[in-house]
Formats: sequence, structure tokens, C-alpha cells
Amino acid sequence: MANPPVIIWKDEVERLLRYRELIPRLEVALGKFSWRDSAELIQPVRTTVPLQKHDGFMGLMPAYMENDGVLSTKFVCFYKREDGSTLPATQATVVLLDPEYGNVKVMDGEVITDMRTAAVSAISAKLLMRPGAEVLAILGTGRQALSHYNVFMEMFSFKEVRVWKTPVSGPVTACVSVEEAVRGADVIVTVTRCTEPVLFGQWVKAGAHVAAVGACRPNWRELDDVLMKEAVVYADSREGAMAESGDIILSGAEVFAELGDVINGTKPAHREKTTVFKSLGMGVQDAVSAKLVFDQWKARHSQL
Ligand SMILES: NC(=O)C1=CN([C@@H]2O[C@H](COP(=O)(O)OP(=O)(O)OC[C@H]3O[C@@H](n4cnc5c(N)ncnc54)[C@H](O)[C@@H]3O)[C@@H](O)[C@H]2O)C=CC1
Ligand SMILES: O=C([O-])C1=[NH+]CCC1
Repeated sequence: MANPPVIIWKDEVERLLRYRELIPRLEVALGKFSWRDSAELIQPVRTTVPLQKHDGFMGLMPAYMENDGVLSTKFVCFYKREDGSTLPATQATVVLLDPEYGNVKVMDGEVITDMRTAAVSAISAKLLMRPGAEVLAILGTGRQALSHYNVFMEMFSFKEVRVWKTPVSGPVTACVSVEEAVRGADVIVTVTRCTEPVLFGQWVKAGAHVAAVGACRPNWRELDDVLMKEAVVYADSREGAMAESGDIILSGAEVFAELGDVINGTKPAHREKTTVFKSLGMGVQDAVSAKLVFDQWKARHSQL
């Protein structure tokens, strides 16, 4: 039955989305994705349209989970703004559809993008960091840096958190150089808009886990060749990584496994080795986040 469209604004998404409910759903979705069972989940690599005049791109990120009744697409615009710009790098909207009737719910995608990306990095750390990890370093101080800080503080108890270049709020050590931030760190999160390597393997402690979130174009880098070749490399999607990750394509590093493979138990988690999780972002992550927001919204509105 056709229902009128629903619009859910940013402040409401912010109120409704919680990491404790989001993380288990994302783990299930990552696992389902890695089985490559099209009866369960269909998610092509995102389509990108370059916005040359604005130094950015628009990405279209569809996903369909037949058995879960989830159909959605995110529209995301990403701009390679200069360092120091106050404008957001990422603007996003998620459209959730009823698969049977095509009814539309439209919601803000910025909070979803910030939170689901950070949550997936936290899942990578849960699976791949060495036991007893004490020091977290975050490179970047934008939106993703903040969401990563929030979820890592909620999920883990690090003794020290270092941030390059300026501090986010909270008990963190502000570092003036990347080397100072990452030397001796057990977990490193890279959430910059860099297009050249900023994190070098020679500074990274053996056995550290790196969640590499920026550098989402085939010619952009955050990590150098030494790190990419020394580490065991995991990705959210093999196809996404091979199509979009400059760190993987240009270094020639191999993707050892997807996070979903580790969740499914089909590939090991090499906690004892240096690991890189290369995150590109997937439509299915937005789909399960949007479904969670809509279900919570519906529950609240049916009580009114
Ligand atoms: N893997 C995924 O699913 C997602 C990845 N991203 C990526 O995460 C990165 C950060 O996104 P946001 O936090 O939203 O952006 P933002 O603009 O809020 O923050 C970017 C950060 O990078 C720093 N930065 C900019 N240019 C730099 C340079 N040349 N060298 C060093 N640092 C520089 C800025 O100072 C700022 O701290 C972007 O590359 C974006 O593409 C964003 C959303 C999802
Ligand atoms: O998955 C996502 O939304 C994005 N990945 C890189 C820029 C935005």
C-alpha cells in the first residue's frame, strides 16, 4: 500500500541512532555481505560521478537485503576541500524504500555516515587489535575524527589517546607531528582528507592495528607503500578496495580478507601481526543504519 513519504531530519537521526544497537547490526551485515549470496544481499560497488568544477564527486550507494526487507540508496557528495576549510567534506542523504511498494523515507545521511563509518572501524579494532592495546592515535580532527573518538571511547578503555593536529574535546594528547602521535601506538585511525601518504610504516609499531578511513579515490593515499606491504590488509569490500583505494591499488598490496570473512570465521584475524583495515564505506552499512533509524522513529510515532 502506498504511504506518504517520510522525512527524518538530522537532529532526529542524532537522537535515534545509538552505537550499542548499531554495532551488532553492522556486524551481521558485514558477515552477510562477505557470503556473496545474492538471495540475501545485493550491493554493487558505488557509482561515482566526478564534480570536477568543485573538486569532488557524487557517489550513489544502493543495497538490497531481500530477506530483511531492506532497500536503500545513499547519495553522498564528497569534496576535497583544502586543509583549514570549515565546510564539511561529506554531505549525504539516505533514501530507504519499502521493497514491496517502493514507499520512500528520506533521511539525513551525515550522522549515519559519521556513525556507521566509526562503528565499522571500531569493529575492525575489536577483531584485529592486539589484546591489551593501550594507546590510540587519531590522525585528523574533522567529523570522522570526532565520531571515531566517541565510539572508541564507548567500546574500549585505552590508557592514552593522541590526536594530530589539534585536540578534540576530552582527555587527549595533542601532537604536533604524525610521528609523535603514532610512535608506540597500538591502534591508529587515519581520518584525513590527505591525497598523499601521511602515515609511514617506519613509525608504526609491529603488531599495531591501523583503521584507514580517508583516501577514497584510486589516486589518493594516506598510508605509504612500506606499511601497505608489511601489514596484513583487510577491507570492507574487496571489489570496493580494488576499484577505489589508492593505498591498495598504487602500493600493489593484496587484500587478505574482508572484515565479514573474519566475522564469518572463514579467514583468520591476525592480531599478532601489523594489520590495516582499509575502509571505503558500503551501501549496506547505510541501509542497516537507516532501517534502524526508521524502526525507532516508527515506534516513537506510533506511541504519540
Ligand atoms: N570510509 C568511509 O566509509 C568514509 C570515509 N570518509 C573519509 O574520511 C575522511 C575524513 O572525513 P571527514 O572527517 O568527514 O572530513 P573533515 O573535513 O571533517 O575532516 C578532514 C580532516 O582532514 C584534515 N586534512 C585535510 N587536508 C589535509 C591534508 N592535506 N593533510 C592532513 N590533514 C588534512 C583536516 O584538518 C581535518 O582534520 C575523508 O577522506 C572522507 O573521504 C568519510 C566518510 C565515510
Ligand atoms: O561511504 C561513504 O559514505 C564515503 N566514503 C568515502 C566518502 C564518503
